[in-house]
Amino acid sequence: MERSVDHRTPAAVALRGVTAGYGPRTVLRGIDADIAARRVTALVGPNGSGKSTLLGVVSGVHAPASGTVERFHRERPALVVQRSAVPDTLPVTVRETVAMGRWAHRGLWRRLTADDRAIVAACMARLDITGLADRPLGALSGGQRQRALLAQGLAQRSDLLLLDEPTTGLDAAAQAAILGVLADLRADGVTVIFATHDAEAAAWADHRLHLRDGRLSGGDRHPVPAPGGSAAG
Ligand SMILES: Nc1ncnc2c1ncn2[C@@H]1O[C@H](COP(=O)(O)OP(=O)(O)OP(=O)(O)O)[C@@H](O)[C@H]1O
Repeated sequence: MERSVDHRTPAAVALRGVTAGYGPRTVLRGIDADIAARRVTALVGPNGSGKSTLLGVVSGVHAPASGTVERFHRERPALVVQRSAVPDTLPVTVRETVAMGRWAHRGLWRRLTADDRAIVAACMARLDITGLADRPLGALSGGQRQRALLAQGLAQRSDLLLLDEPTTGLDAAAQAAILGVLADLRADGVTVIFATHDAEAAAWADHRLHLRDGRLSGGDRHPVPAPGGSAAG
C-alpha cells in the first residue's frame, strides 16, 4: 500500500508477517519489523540468512508470498546491489552507470536534462569518482565500483536508500568515506537500510535487525527514534 509521508510516524516501512522466497522455496518467514524513518538500519546475519531477499522485499522488487509491506516514504526506493552482481563486461562508463540512476525519472534512453547531468556530476563528486567518469565500469577496482554503484543510488534522489553490502571488501578509509556519505544522507532526511557482514559498520548504524535462517532473531524490530538524534541500537 502506498501512502504519502506522515512525519508523525517514526516508520518509513512497516513489515507485518512477511513471508517470501523463490518458487517453492521459502526464505523469509514471519518478518515483523518497523524501519525507522530518517535513520540508518543495518541488516546483519550469516550468508544465506535472507538479507538480500529482505532488501528486495522492502524495495518492492520482490513480492512477498504473504504478509504486508506498508510504506510511509514518498519516493520510489533506490536499491544498490552488491558490486559482484554487476558483470565485468558491462560496456558502460562510470558516468553512464551513475546516469542510470536518473532513468526512473526520465525513462530508458530518454535524453537527460541539464538538471539530471548536474545531479550525476554532484553524485560522482560526493563519492570522489569524478576523475573516473570516462573509465569503463568493468575496469575499476572493487572499491571504485562500489562507489560508482552508490553514486547511482544517490542519483535516484530517493528518500529510501537500500544498500547490499556497501562497505564489504573496502579498506578502512573507503569504509569511513561511505559511512560519512550515509551520515550526510541521514541528515538530509533519507532513510537508509544496508545489509552487512561488517561488525563495525553494523555497530555504527542507528538500529540493527538480525536475521537467522530467514527469521528475525534480534535487534531493534520496533524502534522509536529519539527526537533530533540517533536512537541507540
Ligand atoms: N534467485 C534465487 N533463486 C533461488 N534461491 C535464491 C535466490 N536468491 C537467493 N536464494 C536463496 O535464498 C536464501 C537467502 O539468500 P540471500 O541472498 O537473501 O541471503 P543473504 O543473507 O543476503 O546472503 P549473503 O550474506 O551470502 O549475501 C539462500 O539460501 C539463497 O540460496
